[in-house]
Parts: sequence; C-alpha cells; structure tokens
Amino acid sequence: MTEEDVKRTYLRFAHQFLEPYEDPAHPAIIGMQTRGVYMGKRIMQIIQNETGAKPDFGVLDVTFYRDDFRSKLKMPEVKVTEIPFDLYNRDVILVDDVLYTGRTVRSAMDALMAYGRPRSIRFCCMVDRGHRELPVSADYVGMTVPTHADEEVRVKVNELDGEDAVYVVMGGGDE
Ligand SMILES: O=P(O)(O)OC[C@H]1O[C@H](OP(=O)(O)OP(=O)(O)O)[C@H](O)[C@@H]1O
Ligand SMILES: O=c1cc[nH]c(=O)[nH]1
Repeated sequence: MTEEDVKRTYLRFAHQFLEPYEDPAHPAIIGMQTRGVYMGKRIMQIIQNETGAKPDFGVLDVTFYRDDFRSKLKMPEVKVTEIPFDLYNRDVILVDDVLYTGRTVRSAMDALMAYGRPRSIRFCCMVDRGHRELPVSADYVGMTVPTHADEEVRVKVNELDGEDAVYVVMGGGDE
C-alpha cells in the first residue's frame, strides 16, 4: 500500500468507527503496541478534526497475556499499557497493524477483560494476511492480503519508520 492508500484507509477507519454512534466520542480506541498505537492516534486525530470530539484513547501491551509468554519469549520486551478511563460497559475498538494467527488479538481480549468489562470489543487492523490459528476475525480491515507463510507483512508508520506504507517481503528480507 502506498502513502496515499494508507491515508485513505485511516480516513475510512475513522468514518467506520463513528458510523454506529450518534456521539463521536462514544467508542473508546485502544492502540496495541507498537504500531497499533500510532495507527489509533491517527484515527483519533481524524475523528477530532472532523467532529471536534476527542474519543478516549488507551495503549495496550499484551506481553503478559501471550500464550507463548513462557516458552517462546525468553526476554520479552514489555511496553507501556495505559488505559486512563473506565472500561466498564464501554464499546472499545482495538487497533493493530497485522492480523495473522490471531494469537495477539486473543491476548488483547484477555488483557482488556483483566482491566474491566467492556460492553463490546471490535478489532481493526491495517492488514489481514490470513493463516489464522484461532477463530477470530477483524471488524475493520484496511486490506486483505493472501500471503505465503514464508512472507512477512510490514506496516510502516511515519512516526517510527519515516513513511506510511505496507510491504510484503520474504521472511527477514528487506522491502
Ligand atoms: O495474529 P498474530 O499471529 O498474533 O500476529 C499479529 C501480530 O504480530 C505483530 O506483532 P509482533 O509480535 O511481530 O511485534 P511488533 O508489534 O513489534 O510488530 C503485529 O504487530 C501483530 O500484533
Ligand atoms: O507478517 C507478519 C506477521 C505478524 N506480524 C507482522 O507484523 N507481520
């Protein structure tokens, strides 16, 4: 996806997030570390610019809730979790860059439940690359990309990577 594609997708996400609600501040947005945080902030900024409302925004790190926490991740890098509002009875939209096996978003749902009891949780990702290992799907998808298991999807965000783009690369390779 080019910069143009990615920007158009953020705009679409903002409109999709607001569609079910009269109050543009109604849905709470939670960005998943790392790139989902920047994605979520972008979407929130568009909502704010277009409506003047500022939805509640949080940041979630799922490290401790991963099912491979003890086995695969020997020295996990734990990042910040900050949810500065009450999750009870809220409609929450989780934002992440890639949906692959589904294990990360499953962990995120567990983590959110530990913080409170949202009324609903929806999931937004820039790329659904298939290869699910758990029965989860995204509610808002930038692009569905059929991939080979050897490939990797890399979502770039300007704040970290100096560009807005999405690449599919051979595992470990450069785009
Ligand atoms: O559906 P899954 O198989 O769980 O894969 C998707 C997750 O994988 C990536 O995170 P990764 O663990 O590569 O770390 P990152 O956030 O640093 O990119 C991506 O950001 C998603 O969170
Ligand atoms: O291809 C993939 C798989 C998981 N996470 C990514 O960021 N890319």
